[in-house]
Amino acid sequence: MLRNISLTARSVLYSPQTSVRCFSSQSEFEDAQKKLKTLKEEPDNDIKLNLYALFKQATTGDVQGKRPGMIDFVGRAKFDAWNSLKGQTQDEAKTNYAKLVGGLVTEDAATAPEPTGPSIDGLDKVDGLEVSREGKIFKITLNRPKKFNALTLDMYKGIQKALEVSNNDKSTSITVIAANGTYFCSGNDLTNFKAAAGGTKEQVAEMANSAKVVLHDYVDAYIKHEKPLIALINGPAVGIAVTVLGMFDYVIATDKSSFHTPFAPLGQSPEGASSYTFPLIMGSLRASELLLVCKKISAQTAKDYGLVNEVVPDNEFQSQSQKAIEAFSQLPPESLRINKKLLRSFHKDKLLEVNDTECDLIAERWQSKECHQAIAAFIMKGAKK
Ligand SMILES: CCCCCC/C=C/C(=O)SCCNC(=O)CCNC(=O)[C@H](O)C(C)(C)COP(=O)(O)OP(=O)(O)OC[C@H]1O[C@@H](n2cnc3c(N)ncnc32)[C@H](O)[C@@H]1OP(=O)(O)O
Repeated sequence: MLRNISLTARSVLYSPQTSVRCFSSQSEFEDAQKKLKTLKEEPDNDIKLNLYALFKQATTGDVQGKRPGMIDFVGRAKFDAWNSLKGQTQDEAKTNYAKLVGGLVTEDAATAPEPTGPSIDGLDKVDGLEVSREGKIFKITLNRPKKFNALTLDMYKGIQKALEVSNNDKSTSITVIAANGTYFCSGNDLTNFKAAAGGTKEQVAEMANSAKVVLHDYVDAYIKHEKPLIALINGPAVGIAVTVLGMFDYVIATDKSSFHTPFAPLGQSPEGASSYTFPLIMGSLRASELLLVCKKISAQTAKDYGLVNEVVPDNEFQSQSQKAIEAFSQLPPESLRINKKLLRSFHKDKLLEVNDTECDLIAERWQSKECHQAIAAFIMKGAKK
């Protein structure tokens, strides 16, 4: 709330006989009404009351009629504020209104919170990612459309860093993850492990252990994220792009999207804390449908299972999802953080423990024959094109 507006502007509020410089006019009064709508923060109540009184004095002149009764607190306060300007001409009131709004606009610009925390510039250098601030929205966009936004090791690290930067960024109130192209994300880039395929046992173990650290820290960043985390699913989502959704606070999906976690065919195991969040969200049988027998589900089924909040027709997805995130970003930031912390606090320690367990297991799976055969088959498929 704007409380400490400039002394000049405040002086206007309490002295109806304020001497008026002849700079006010109807157009300045109208211009001030437009500027008032641009304030990033709402003025506090006593300023709003004075704006009301000046507006009425400017447009109607001295207050008429009876003072409202005791129980009509608001009506009485408005009457008294207007009455306090009795004797001020309409022109003077227009000038004082414009002066007050001018003070608010100056104050608003000066108090716009600066982004805090590390700059996002370095993050912009990560191939496959775009990181931006759009008003109060901290946006992470997967931008590797030719490879269906499959996640490289750098992208994992870049998203983790972006989540951490957003946590410390006071100029934004929500974090959004979106994607360019026809896919939301095809999951782990299976060529991440290409180097290890056919390597010695030690080389494979070394690859598995370094990948485990990347995965662990990536998922940790979601568990520890303090702002509302929103996913805009513009197309099919595979693997880890699906499993981490259990840690999002709102998910909007186009009706062209699908959700697939092919862990068994890949000789791998569930991650993203999904072995805990999915049974919690959708029940054990539905969780098994996705994570055990690896059924691909539609956007509507994902919504029925509690993984998606809204399914939107594809041709309306961009506009509707943008409208939704802009609305969310205008909610009071402190309340958003406090209420998200409450909602997630009861599971946080468990999620951290689950992430440890899942990462230990998947690191073993990456060294299994089943996994190597699956990855080799995928790479061979690409080679035959
Ligand atoms: C640090 C490690 C952390 C690991 C975390 C654990 C995460 C686990 C997972 O995410 S498991 C899931 C992994 N993802 C997949 O198994 C999907 C693999 N992709 C496919 O099966 C298919 O591409 C498809 C079904 C998604 C789409 O098939 P199709 O429509 O036939 O398209 P293409 O296969 O031709 O793909 C187009 C283009 O994109 C490349 N690509 C797609 N997905 C991936 C991928 N996951 N990894 C690498 N590359 C991918 C594909 O090779 C094609 O590229 P090209 O045109 O050949 O250059």
